[in-house]
Amino acid sequence: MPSRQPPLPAPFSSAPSPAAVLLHQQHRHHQRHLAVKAVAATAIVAVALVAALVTALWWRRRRKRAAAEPEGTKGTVRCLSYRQLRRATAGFAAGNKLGQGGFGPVFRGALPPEKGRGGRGRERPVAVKVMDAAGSLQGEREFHNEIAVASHLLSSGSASTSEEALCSNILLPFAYSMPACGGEARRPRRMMLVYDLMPNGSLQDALLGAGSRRRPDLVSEWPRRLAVARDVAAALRYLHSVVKPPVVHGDVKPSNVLLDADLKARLADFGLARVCSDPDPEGKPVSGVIAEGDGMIAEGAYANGNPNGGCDDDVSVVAESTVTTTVNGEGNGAPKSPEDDEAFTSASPAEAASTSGFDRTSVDSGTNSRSCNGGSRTGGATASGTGSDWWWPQDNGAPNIGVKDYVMEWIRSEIKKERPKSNWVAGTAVNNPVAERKKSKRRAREWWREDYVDELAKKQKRRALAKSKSQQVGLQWWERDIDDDFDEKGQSKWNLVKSWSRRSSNSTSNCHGSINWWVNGARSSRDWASGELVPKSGGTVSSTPSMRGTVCYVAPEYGGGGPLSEKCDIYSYGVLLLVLVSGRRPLQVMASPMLEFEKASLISWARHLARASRLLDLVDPALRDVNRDEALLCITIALLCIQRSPACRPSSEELLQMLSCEGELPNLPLEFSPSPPGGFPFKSRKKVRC
Ligand SMILES: Nc1ncnc2c1ncn2[C@@H]1O[C@H](COP(=O)(O)OP(=O)(O)OP(=O)(O)O)[C@@H](O)[C@H]1O
Repeated sequence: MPSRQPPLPAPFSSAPSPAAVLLHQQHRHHQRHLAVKAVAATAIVAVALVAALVTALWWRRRRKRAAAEPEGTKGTVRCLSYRQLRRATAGFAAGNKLGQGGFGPVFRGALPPEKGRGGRGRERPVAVKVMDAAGSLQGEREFHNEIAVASHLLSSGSASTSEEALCSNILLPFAYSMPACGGEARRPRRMMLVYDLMPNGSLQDALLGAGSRRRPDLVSEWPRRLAVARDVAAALRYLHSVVKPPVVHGDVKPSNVLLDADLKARLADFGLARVCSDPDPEGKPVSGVIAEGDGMIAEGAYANGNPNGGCDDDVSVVAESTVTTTVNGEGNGAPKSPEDDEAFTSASPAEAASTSGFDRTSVDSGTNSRSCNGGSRTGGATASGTGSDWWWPQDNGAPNIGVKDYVMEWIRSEIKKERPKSNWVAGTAVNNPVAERKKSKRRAREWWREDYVDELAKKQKRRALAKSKSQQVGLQWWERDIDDDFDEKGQSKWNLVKSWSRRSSNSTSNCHGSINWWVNGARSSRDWASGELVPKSGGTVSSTPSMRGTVCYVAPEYGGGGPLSEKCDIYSYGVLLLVLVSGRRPLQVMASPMLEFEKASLISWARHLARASRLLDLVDPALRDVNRDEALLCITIALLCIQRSPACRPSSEELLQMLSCEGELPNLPLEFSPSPPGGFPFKSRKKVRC
């Protein structure tokens, strides 16, 4: 059978149908359209990416530039994460601890070089201050305040090159860390401030510290100390006169002066600083009234000395409502100094007026009318007399002799009471009670008692009151002195000090614990809110600041509840200058409080020496080749600064001018003038040879 062939497929037609062509064209058109769209989208995305990249690069560069900006130029304080700082300080290693402040430890560290420099940049040595703010409201406030003030200072950097140079005497935090930084909101509330590392530590340690912390060149070389004095004055001048609005530091003291590698001093720690309000455009004084109970505050005095209308609490984070005054552990330790006790201090004209019925307003207006700063020593002398006894005749109707005898008796009884029953001050045993009694009688006739017996009489009532109170609550003798020195306003603040001291002494094995603490310089401070004793590093003495500065350095008017002004900084600077010249703490008893008591308070001792024309006795014996003129100049300036009346204190500009030996030698303030006038070593108004 023949096989059947399958039928051949029909051949394709060569001409596509019109419908197929149309379909094909539509398809191609659609594809082209899609391609165009894709290209456009890609271009847009690419442009966006490039733009984002450029923006990111620009932002990064800007941030880097801001970080690298020197202090005093425009910029802000950076925020760093906890992790960054932990890495920088090797996990806050104990070996990196630089010191201990009132609110936490300070660690040495190094921040890695800035990226973008090819890794060739060097590490930045830093000091990280860890604010242990948990539970410490004051610490937290100071933390925020310091950042706010630093930002203000950084953003108001001056345009002038020479002005910027002055700012190099200020040390501001260039970065901070808090829970919000680096998204670490769940971490405990660690707050840190980051500063450039100052290799020579604080002036307190370098001059008065122990062991390796001491800087032998600073201890023995006068020019170094003078340079430090000038540096701090330059810092104050910058804060008070260059920055607009001005800034009051509020806590000038040696532990807040840090020394760089060249021993150049930089004023640091702006936790208590305030930004001042603008000055009165017409420069008018607020009033001529002197507030009673405010120490020596004369509001009208601002016409002379303080052109600014006080400080703006709104700008500062510091809250006035929580004002407390705490003990300074800065070596001076701090219970009330004999100096601060008016029984031991010289009475300024207005003080004397206040205690003797003399009209305070008229005294102060007299002060204003004469030249306060280095003005004539004869001005006002007719009213007040000279020397230590000038105020006796003003005591209206007081039975001087009787009062004097009474007070002498009282002093003797106090001395008897204070005489230690055991060897409570290291190395001083009371061997012979009869000899001791004779000694104390002799001492009772000494100048510092003679000078102030009347003042003591005026206060005797208050003392008796304080004494009975203290017997009730078991206060130490020096705590009663604290009571005496403060008016009702101030007294409430000192209650904190007392309560601390009581708790502190309770925690020691004997009742003299707190006295030893004072004599030796405080070795611990307390976190006021947490009530914890904070051990100090290496046995060095730190300080516990309060919302009103540090005991011995704080201006009397501010410590007593008055306003903070530039003149408060000037007062503190005066104390710092005395410390620099004398190489000792403002409150320090060398051997026994009974033997060296009149020297215990540096300020009181300086005032006495001024009246006795023996200013050079103040100069630190450890200093070699002291320039006498310069030393006298410094002491005189210090005495000008610590005048009771803020208006009479020099401005920071004048300070710098005097310290740079420009212009005429300043005269001693009237209240410290020796008797008879002319006994002061400066015989003529010649220029200092620096
Ligand atoms: N930038 C720094 N460089 C080097 N050391 C520093 C620096 N900042 C602080 N220190 C050291 O840390 C110590 C403690 O400083 P901090 O400012 O916390 O406390 P203080 O000034 O002693 O006391 P307070 O401020 O509580 O009154 C200082 O005495 C100093 O030795």
